[in-house]
Order: sequence, then C-alpha cells, then structure tokens
Amino acid sequence: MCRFHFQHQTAKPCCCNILDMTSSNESAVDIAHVYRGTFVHSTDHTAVEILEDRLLGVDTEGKIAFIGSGQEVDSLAQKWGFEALAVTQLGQYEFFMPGMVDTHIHASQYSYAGTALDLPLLQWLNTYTFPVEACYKDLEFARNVYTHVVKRTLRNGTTTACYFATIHTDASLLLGQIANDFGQRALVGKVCMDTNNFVPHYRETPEESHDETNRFISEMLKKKYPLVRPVVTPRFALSCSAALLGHLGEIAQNNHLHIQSHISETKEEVKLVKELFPDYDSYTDVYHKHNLLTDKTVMAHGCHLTDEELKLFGEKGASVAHCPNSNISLCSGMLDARRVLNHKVKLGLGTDVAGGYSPSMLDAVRRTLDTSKALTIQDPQYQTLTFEEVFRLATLGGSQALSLDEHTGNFQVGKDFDALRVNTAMEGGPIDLINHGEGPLVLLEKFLNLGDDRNIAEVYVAGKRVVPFVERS
Ligand SMILES: O=c1[nH]c(=O)c2nc[nH]c2[nH]1
Ligand SMILES: [Zn+2]
Repeated sequence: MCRFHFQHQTAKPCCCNILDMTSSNESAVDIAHVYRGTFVHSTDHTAVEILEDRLLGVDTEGKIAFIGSGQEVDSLAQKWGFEALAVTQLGQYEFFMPGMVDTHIHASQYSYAGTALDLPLLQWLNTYTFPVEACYKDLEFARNVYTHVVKRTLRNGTTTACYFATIHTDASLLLGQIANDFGQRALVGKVCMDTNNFVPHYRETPEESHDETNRFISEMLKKKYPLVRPVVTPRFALSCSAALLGHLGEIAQNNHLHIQSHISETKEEVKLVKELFPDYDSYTDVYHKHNLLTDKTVMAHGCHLTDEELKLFGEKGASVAHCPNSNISLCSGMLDARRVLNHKVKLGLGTDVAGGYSPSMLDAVRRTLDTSKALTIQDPQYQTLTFEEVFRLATLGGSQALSLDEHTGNFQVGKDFDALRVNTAMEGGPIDLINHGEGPLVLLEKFLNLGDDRNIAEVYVAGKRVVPFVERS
C-alpha cells in the first residue's frame, strides 16, 4: 500500500428563427423527452440568450431535435409524435443551461485537493504532486480516486471534462472506463514525461512513453466509448525531452488526436524552458515545432504568453484553458483573458485540480471574474469580463476550446442535449430569493455567484440523465 494513500486523504449551424428550430429529417426522428420552460445558453453572437417558455425535444439518440414555442405544444406534439401530457414542465425558478466544460483538470490530484497550496509551481510538483501521482500504479487506489472525481465533477455540473491522469496506462484506461460508466463526456490523457530529476521513480524512458501512449490510445479507441476519447498529453516542456515531444506530435498527427499540455504558467518555468530549448523562438514555438500546436490542442494557463505567441495560437487554432484558482493559489500569475479573446484565441475555463483547490466549475467562473476585477483594480481602463461572458467561457467557450462544439456547448438543434436543470429556489439550498418574480437573467447571475450542487437538480449528458446517480449493484 502506498504511503500517500492516507496522507492526502454534428451540429450544423442553424440560422433559422429560434421559434422554428427543427432538425432537417424530422420524420425519421423518434422523440424520447420533451421539456418546457426557460432555457439559457450562449451563441457566438450573444453571451447569454434567454429562451422563455420554450419546448425542447430530445431524440432517442440524445440529440436536440427541435426547439419551439411553449404555446405551440399541441401542434408540435402532433408534428413530432409525442404526448403533450408527457412534457416535463420546469418550475418558475428553474431553468436549463448547457452543461459546463472543464477544459483542464488533473483527476489524479483530486485526493489532495484543498491542501498543499503553500509552494510555487515547480516545488509544488516535486513536493506534493509527483509523489502522489506515482501511487497510481495501484489500480485500487486509482479506482477509488477516479470514481470520486468523476462523481464530484458531474454532480457539480461538469458534463465534459478534459482530464490529466498519470503516466500509468492501465490506471488511465480505468479513468476512461469510469467516466464512461457514469456517462460523463471526457477526454482522458495518459501523462507523458521522461524528465524528472527530483522524483526519478516517477518518469518513463522516451521509448516507454512512446509505446505506452500508443497502447493507451489503441486500447481506449477499441472500447468504442460513445463520449470518451484519448488525448495526447506531454506534461509540459520541462518534463519532456525534444525526442519525446517529437514522438508525441507524430502520434497526434497520425491519429488526428486531441493534445493537451501546460504552457507559460510561471515566469520561472518560462525562463527554464528558454534555457533548455535555446534554439526555439518561444515556449509556444517548442510545441509548434514538434507538431503539438494544432486546432485540437488545449494548453493550460498561458499567463505569461507574449502577443507573438498568442498570434501563433490564433493561426494554428490552438486554445487556452484559463485556470484562475490555480493561478492564484500557486501564485503563478494572472491570465489576461480579455487579451486572449482579443487575439481571437479559443478560451475555456479549467479547475486545474489540485493546483486549483475546487473541482467545481462554478468556482472557476467566480475566480475568472475575480481575476478580471483584479486586473481592473491595477488598471481602471481595463475592460472587465462580464458574468455573461464568463458564463459563455464555461459552456460554449469550453466546447470550442476542446473542439467539441459540434456536439456540445449550447442548445443548438442537432447537438447533444448536455444540460443542467438548475433550481435556484431549492429548499435548503444556498440562495434566498427575497425579491419574488426575479427574471431569468438575475436567476442565472445568482446561481453563478451563489449557487452550488444543491441547485443542480439534474444533469444530462447526450440526453441521458446522469445526476442524480442511479444506484448500481
Ligand atoms: O498546475 C499545474 N499542475 C501540474 O500538474 C503541472 N505539471 C506541469 N505543469 C503543471 N501545472
Ligand atoms: Zn494542470
């Protein structure tokens, strides 16, 4: 038993009128569920679009088949072949919003989330992170932590998660299996690292890393999970040799895979990368020259990226995962999210457990707003992010950052129904609705700032209700 176990305890763009949003082959579609009430989501043009008294139909494949007016329930029932009486009606203080997308979370660090935040990044990795991650050789340890993290994130409204696991292939495959079993949409990465001078028992040889990455990908793809995919995961430039980065770029390119890593989180890290890779133009160039900067790449942090580097991100279609809790908790820096958006670089939010202490995307929303306000304190001319913009980053923005926006991110006909049924008036919950008759925008703002999992009555992924959990034998 490891001593750390107990120590730390295809959607097509729809341009038609919202009131007549129907899928093209409606006659061939069977409707499984219809919901009536308020739907709140983002589009490319509108950070928050509020659809009041709408009917949303989900087909047997879990896709949104139509969105229509609640007044037209009888005609829609006839057209789509459902019973008007079987429609699920939301309450006055309820709404549906898209499921949240955590673009960067270390499932393997969940066991010590909420602790060990007293060191800067590189010391933090050597002191806390690497010794814990080494424990995932033990599959029972892995099963326990991974079950907890998948359940905790789902319950907090994360319908899509982009996970780092550890260097262990079998435990990483187990994380994919657990996400699939609980119905979470996930990208899962077996971590690759062949450089680790401080904790040498937690590293691979370049050959092992290459071969095990291939095995991880092929075994994961063989499972044919509907919502879980592998992601090529070099930890970061400081823990990978150029040879390994090259191998991983090749694997990703040959198999059209997603890629995730870290970049420019701290100034110290940026300086060391410059020393280790003197022949490259920048930290971003190190990844770029190894074919690791693509339109399926998500890089965590990016606090200290230059304008030239952001330009390269934009040209390549690579995205940034903004991890504000971690950035502040480890005193790494403050990402200027407005600057990233101004460069037209895709941006999502990440909890970055356990550098970030909270697994909840609602916390990521709040910390994103805090960081933006801190930048405004430093410079009153700074254009603070609005809560509406941050809502978009947590949902549609995240799906775009992971190149999954064809499937999820908002309530567009043809996309999967990934949704949270939010009840702001939940008995015993954290929100007191003093002023009755609040409109949906106020309810959304209150939920984002004050809400928690008690307000998330139900979670749906690809049309299937995954929270509350179904007891399994
Ligand atoms: O926040 C972080 N968490 C990590 O595990 C890590 N590894 C490299 N760089 C990192 N940053
Ligand atoms: Zn991270």
